[in-house]
Amino acid sequence: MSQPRTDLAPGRFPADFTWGTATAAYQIEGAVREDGRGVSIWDRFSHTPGKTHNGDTGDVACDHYHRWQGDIELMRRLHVNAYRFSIAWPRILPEGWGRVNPPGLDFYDRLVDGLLAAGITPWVTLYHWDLPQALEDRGGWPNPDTSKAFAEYADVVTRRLGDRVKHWITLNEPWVVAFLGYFTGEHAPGRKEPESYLPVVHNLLLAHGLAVPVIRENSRDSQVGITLNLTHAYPAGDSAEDEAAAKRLDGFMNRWFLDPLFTGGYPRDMIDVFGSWVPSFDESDLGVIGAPLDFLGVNYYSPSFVQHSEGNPPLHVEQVRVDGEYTDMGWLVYPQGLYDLLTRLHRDYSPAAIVITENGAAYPDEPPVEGRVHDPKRVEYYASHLDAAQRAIRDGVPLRGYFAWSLMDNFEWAFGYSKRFGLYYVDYETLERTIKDSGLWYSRVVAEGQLVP
Ligand SMILES: CO[C@H](O)c1c[n+]2c([nH]1)[C@H](O)[C@@H](O)[C@H](O)[C@H]2CO
Repeated sequence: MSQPRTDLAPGRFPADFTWGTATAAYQIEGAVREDGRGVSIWDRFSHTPGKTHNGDTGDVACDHYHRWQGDIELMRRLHVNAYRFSIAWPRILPEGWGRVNPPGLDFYDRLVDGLLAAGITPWVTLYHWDLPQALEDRGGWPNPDTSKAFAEYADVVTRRLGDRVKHWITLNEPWVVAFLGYFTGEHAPGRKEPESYLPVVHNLLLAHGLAVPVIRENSRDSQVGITLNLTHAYPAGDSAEDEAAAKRLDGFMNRWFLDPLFTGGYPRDMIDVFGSWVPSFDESDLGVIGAPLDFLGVNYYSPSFVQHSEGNPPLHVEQVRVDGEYTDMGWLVYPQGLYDLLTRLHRDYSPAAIVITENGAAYPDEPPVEGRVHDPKRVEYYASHLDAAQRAIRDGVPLRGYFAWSLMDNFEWAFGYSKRFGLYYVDYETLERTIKDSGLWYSRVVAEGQLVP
């Protein structure tokens, strides 16, 4: 059990803390038809009229595929000791399984070696939403064969990189993949099939569980985890009804994933709420899904304030917009939600370690003037959330690292290039990167290992 770190002065982080930035393949790489890369569901979705802001696509994005060496220099300027990035499954297995594409593996091999040479530890996310279209054409995540295909993909990647990459994240945010991709259709593949939501969640968690032993076999002595988007659900009022609504939202967003990963099964109360939507599956799946993990990756941006609703079956929950500051995504700035989430995870699930794999904010940054981009709100967002994270460490939470989202402005999925999260500003005409004030501030925090003014 992790002990309180009362030895840490306010604002100071452990000397061995992991400091990083995070990105994802489809959001930054571009080069979508280069070196044998196959088509992903996000290529198909973003090229479908009406699906993304302004019809934006990841065809070029930040052209990281060609600019990766310069981007490593951007990381060095931030003094980070880690970098979280994802591997594009379609670069490795263009049809999703079977035929391996050597140039795809070669790209990530060069990137990993470049990071290590720069003293930056690579943290690899195997799946950050860019499913090969060929697998979607065979049913996609509702098809349990996709879970097996993911394990094969994990095998190919970890055989090649497992000697040098020792930090692996199987999936990024299965809730987003399932709910936005197959329930609301806001994300690729854009399917609106509520009945597919829970089967997709199960197949994603099964894919994760099948991959864990494969990773451990091919990448000895590595740390393996999963990244979940988690929120902290607060009742908007003090009624018992609102308390119950918050518990149902917590079950929907958090416990439906945390319980099978850490306690051996889906939460009973939510099985009753979801009723006939709960898919049938082999009980043996739960043993696979519950494979022990070295860390839990947490993506936190904002909490949820909810109240009971007579509508919105089967959850009967509605979000309440409370007074406060909001980011350009319309997300409430509420750092206490990060503290409350971290201490709750430690109390209720006791993961061996927790890593904040994403935290950051979008604001409508102005283009650089005399080489500067002033983004005071983003500095304040990071400062207040890092303070909450440091308080959680002092109170005993085994928080081992923090990855700022994101290294640079990039393709923000259905929002296209209209939302900027980066520590570096990207001019999408010239692709020039310019460090923002938040990047300068973050580099000082990382260099000193403590919050700075
Ligand atoms: C509620 O926010 C989610 O946890 C979330 C936010 N974000 C994410 N997940 C994704 O992992 C990133 O690819 C996004 O670029 C990033 C910013 O939107």
